[in-house]
Amino acid sequence: MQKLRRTMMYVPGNNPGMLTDAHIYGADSLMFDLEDSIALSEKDCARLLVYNAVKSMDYEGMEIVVRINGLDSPYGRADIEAMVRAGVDVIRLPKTETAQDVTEVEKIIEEVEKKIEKEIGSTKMMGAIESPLGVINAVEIATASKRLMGIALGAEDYVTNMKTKRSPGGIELLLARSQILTAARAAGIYALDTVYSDVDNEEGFREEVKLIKQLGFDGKSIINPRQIGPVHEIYAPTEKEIDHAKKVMKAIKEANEKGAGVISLNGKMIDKPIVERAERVLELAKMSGLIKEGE
Ligand SMILES: CC(C)(COP(=O)(O)OP(=O)(O)OC[C@H]1O[C@@H](n2cnc3c(N)ncnc32)[C@H](O)[C@@H]1OP(=O)(O)O)[C@@H](O)C(=O)NCCC(=O)NCCSC(=O)C[C@@](O)(CC(=O)O)C(=O)O
Ligand SMILES: [Mg+2]
Repeated sequence: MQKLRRTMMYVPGNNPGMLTDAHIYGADSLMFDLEDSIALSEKDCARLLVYNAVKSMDYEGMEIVVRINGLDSPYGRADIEAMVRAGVDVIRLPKTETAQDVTEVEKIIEEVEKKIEKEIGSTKMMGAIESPLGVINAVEIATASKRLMGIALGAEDYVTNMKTKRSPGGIELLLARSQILTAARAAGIYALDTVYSDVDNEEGFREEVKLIKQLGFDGKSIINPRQIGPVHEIYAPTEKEIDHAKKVMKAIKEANEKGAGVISLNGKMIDKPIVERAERVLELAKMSGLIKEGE
């Protein structure tokens, strides 16, 4: 498994207080926002602030994502130029609807990488899908560029576009979540779920995290440090899952030594996909610091 991306925390780009200590909360990635959390009058200030924060702050190796304004806005191109120069890890494109949206941004990223002699391809991309057209085009978006490390659902805009609203169980998001997840898996990239806006409702948040984990998402865009703990806790394999995974690995190793590829463990069939799931549980447990290497 590559990097953990259970939590990608939005930080408004025009808030110096939040920018300076965002990394202390322990999210897997920080996402500085230049788009919808920034008023029009603050767009240039946010860009300059984030540029300087990324250039000068020590975020202790934490992955830095920046959500730029779209190229259909007067700010998009300047955002890309500044963020590539600043050296961000990932540029997140909002409201992505087509493969062309991705390739147009990629072209500008590449121009700037060439101009500053930065390794071509070193700036990764992410596409947030927030509309019906984007959901329908999820596969073409997910496969539009080698730079894409993931795609994400932006449900606040999506439900507005669908003329509905968010509900506790999220039935209105089932198609979008399934499409985005399936497209990301088909493309071999990360799938991140949408933000949960009711910051004080921890119980509702936990229910949503359990649902999206069960669906198969790698993690969630979040908007507040209080949301980090519940996600990391729910995504951490339980002792029982770790113990079972270890038993599966031991049993299949013994079976393979006897030339068998499928066995039963406590009456349940164990073969390749189940072994792969056990390996992923142990990998996640290791990356979450729950077990040591080789345990
Ligand atoms: C919601 C609230 C105002 C609550 O503030 P509160 O002050 O009540 O929070 P408290 O918990 O009391 O703060 C305790 C301490 O944490 C600090 N602290 C709080 N939040 C922090 C943070 N994010 N980063 C670092 N630090 C933080 C705070 O400064 C304080 O520090 P200190 O004073 O030193 O103790 C605040 O969280 C916040 O602004 N969140 C970000 C909102 C945002 O970015 N929205 C845009 C992205 S979504 C979107 O656009 C929709 C989307 O596009 C999504 C998609 O596409 O993905 C779609 O369509 O769905
Ligand atoms: Mg949005």
